[in-house]
Amino acid sequence: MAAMDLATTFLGFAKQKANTIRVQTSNLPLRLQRHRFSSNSCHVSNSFALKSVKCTFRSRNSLFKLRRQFRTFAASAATQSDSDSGVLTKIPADNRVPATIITGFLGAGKTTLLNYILTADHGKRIAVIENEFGEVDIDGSLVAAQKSVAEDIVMLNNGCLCCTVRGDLVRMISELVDRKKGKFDHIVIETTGLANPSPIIQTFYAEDTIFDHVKLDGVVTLVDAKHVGFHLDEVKPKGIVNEAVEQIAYADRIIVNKTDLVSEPEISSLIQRIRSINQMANLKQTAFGKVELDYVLGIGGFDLERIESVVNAEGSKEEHSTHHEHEHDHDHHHHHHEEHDHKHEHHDHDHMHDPGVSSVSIVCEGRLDLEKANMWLGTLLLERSDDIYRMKGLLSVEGMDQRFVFQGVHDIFQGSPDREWAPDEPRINKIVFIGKNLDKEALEKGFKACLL
Ligand SMILES: Nc1nc2c(ncn2[C@@H]2O[C@H](COP(=O)(O)OP(=O)(O)OP(=O)(O)O)[C@@H](O)[C@H]2O)c(=O)[nH]1
Repeated sequence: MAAMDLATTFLGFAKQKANTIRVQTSNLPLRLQRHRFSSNSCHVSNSFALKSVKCTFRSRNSLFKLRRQFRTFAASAATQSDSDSGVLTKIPADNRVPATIITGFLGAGKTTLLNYILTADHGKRIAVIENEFGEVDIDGSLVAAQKSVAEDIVMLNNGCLCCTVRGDLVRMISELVDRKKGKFDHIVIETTGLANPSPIIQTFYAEDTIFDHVKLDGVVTLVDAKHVGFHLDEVKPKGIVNEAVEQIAYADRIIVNKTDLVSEPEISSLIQRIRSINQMANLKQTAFGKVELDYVLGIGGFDLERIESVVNAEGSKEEHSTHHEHEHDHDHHHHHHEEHDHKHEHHDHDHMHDPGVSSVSIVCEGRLDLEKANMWLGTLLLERSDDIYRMKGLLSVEGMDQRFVFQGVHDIFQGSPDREWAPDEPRINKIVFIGKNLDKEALEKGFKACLL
C-alpha cells in the first residue's frame, strides 16, 4: 500500500537521525498494520488504547535492520465512514486532554491573555501551569487572583521551562493527570518570556507519561507590537537562538498585542515581518489579549486532520507596509542567558528580514512518484531536521487513492492517509516548511523532481 510505504520509509529515515527524540506516528506503525491484517487495504477498522509498540523495519536504502521503539497513539486507525460523503477517513479520534502553550517575549501580554481566558465564559475547566523565571512570583499572584475560575494553578519558579525545569513540567502534568483526571478539560502552560518553545513542544512527544494522556493543542505566541521589532533584530552569538524569532516560528496562533501603542503602518510592517518567519500560523491583532477563546483553545495545531486548513490558508499575505523606524524606549533588560552578548543591530525591515528563520511553501499540481518522494523527504529529514522547525503537507501520490497528510516538528514526524481524492478534484500538493536557512529554490526543485 502506497501510503504505508510512504510513511514507513519517512519514519525510517527520520528515526535514524533521532537518538533522543522518538519519532511517533499517529496511526499504527504502518508496516505492522500490514502484517496484522495481511491486506493491502487501508480500510481497517480497529481500535486500540494508547500504547507503545516495538516494530522492526528496514529503511529502503540501508543495509541493516533497525530495532526501534515507536510510540504510537491511537493505533486506532479506526476507519470511519462518513455516510454522507462516502469518504473514508483514517485519522483516529484522539481523546487526550489538550494542552496549549502560551509564549511570547517578556512583557508581550501572556499573563494578560491568561487572565482573560480564565475569566471568560467558555465553560471549560482549565488547569494552568505558570512558569515564572526569577525569585518574585508576580505572574503567579496575578493569575492566582483568578484562581476561583481555574481548576488548578501550579507554578514552576525555579528555572525556565525550556531549559532547567522540563522534568518538572513532566512531573507536574503527570500529577495533574493522575490526581485530577476528569476534573479539567484543558491545560494552559504559560512559558517565561525567554523560553524557546521547541524543547517544550518536543516534551509532549518524547515523554510517555505526557504523551499517553495529553496532546499538544497548539502554540499561541503573543507579540508586543511596540517592542518586538527590537528583539527580532537582536543578533545573537553563534549557537544562541533568538527567542523572539523562535517563539514566532513555532506558533500556530500569533496574537499581535498592544496595537493601541502603535500606528497602522507600523502594524502592517510588523505583520509582514512576522509572515516572513511564519506563514503557517493564523494571526490576529488586538489589545490586552482580547481574542475569541476558540482562537486560543482547541487549535488542533498538531492534528493531521487540520492540516488542510493550514496549507490552504498559507500564502495569504497581509498588506504591504511602509518603512519605519524603531523606538527603543523599553526596559526589558533581564535575561537568563548571562553569556549573551547582545549586539543590537538596527535594520530597515523592508530589506533586512531575519534571514535565519523563514517559511517556504510549495504548491504544485501533479502526482508524486512514491520512491522519489520517499527519498527526497526522507533525506531532507535526515540531513536537515535540526533546521526544519515545523512542516505540514498534503500530498498527492501516484497509486494512492487518498491524500497523504503529514506534519513534523524537527525529527518528530506524523503522517497518515486522509480522505480520498474526489474524482474531479485537482491533485494539488501543498507543503509548508518553517525553519532555518531554508533554500526555497532548492526545496522546490527537489520536490518537483519527485513529480511524475
Ligand atoms: N498598552 C497596553 N498594555 C498592555 C497590553 N497588554 C498587556 N499590557 C500591559 O503590559 C504589561 C505586561 O503584560 P503581561 O501580561 O504581564 O506580559 P507578560 O508577557 O506576561 O510579561 P512577562 O511575564 O514579563 O513575560 C502589563 O502592565 C499589562 O497590563 C496592551 O494590549 N496594551
